[in-house]
Amino acid sequence: MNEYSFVKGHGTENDFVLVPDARGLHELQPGQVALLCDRRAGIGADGVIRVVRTDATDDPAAVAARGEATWFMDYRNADGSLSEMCGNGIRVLGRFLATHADVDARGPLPIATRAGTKVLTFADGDPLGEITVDMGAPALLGETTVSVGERSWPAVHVSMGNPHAVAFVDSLDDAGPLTTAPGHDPDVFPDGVNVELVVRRGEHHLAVRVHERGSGETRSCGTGACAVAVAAAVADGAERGTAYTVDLPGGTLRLVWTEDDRVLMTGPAVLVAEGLTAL
Ligand SMILES: N[C@@H](CCC[C@H](N)C(=O)O)C(=O)O
Repeated sequence: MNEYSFVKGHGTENDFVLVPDARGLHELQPGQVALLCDRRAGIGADGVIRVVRTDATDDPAAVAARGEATWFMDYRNADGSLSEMCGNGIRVLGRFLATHADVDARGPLPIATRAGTKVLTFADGDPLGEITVDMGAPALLGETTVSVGERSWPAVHVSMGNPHAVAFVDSLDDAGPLTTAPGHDPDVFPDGVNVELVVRRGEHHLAVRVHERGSGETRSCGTGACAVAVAAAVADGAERGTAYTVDLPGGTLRLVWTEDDRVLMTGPAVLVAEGLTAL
């Protein structure tokens, strides 16, 4: 058993265990991640973020980003599986770097991920301020179908570096408890998919439930909120630059799909605890 230091945080109640590992000494095994995320036997979280310098890991995404980003977000879902990207997690990681790692919040902060380098900006240059993430270009990949039990809905396949199926539904209660992964087309999503169920609350204002690949139903999903805003903007024929508000069970995110095809996501990030854990 080894002792690891950890920091616990959340973004709109999508919660994470951060494992600071600047020098790349703590490669995590899937079983260790699952234990950290276990809400009874471990610390409890929707995912784990190992915080490692790009020059201290041989992950190909980190290696490719050397020279443009100092830090790499090594993201794992609660079941130990890898994901390319986590929109809420990257804000929490940004908060950690600005408050615990001497990173200057007054300038843009590039962070390497498996879905490319994302750039964070802190409101007013305040290390405790709201964080905007340039999430890059979405990919709209066509129509598909998702189902829960006997119910099924048409959905839009959107990639934010990780896969999403966005379904507009009549009521967020229609799906009942999301205790298992919604049905989806394995040919379209061979590695699984994050599913967003969406209702409209007003003009450019949406409410969402999300079932995350590898984590189950969560209180929020940042990449999911981006996918939802993009699918809604297309359905609305909205001009680029239109601001969308997305309410999730754990809080609200603001999204803008820009003229130059980038999705900007703005929201909170909170660190709640830190300590030592044995694994
Ligand atoms: N909660 C995240 C997404 C985490 C990864 C996802 N479950 C996947 O497997 O792609 C977010 O805030 O984006």
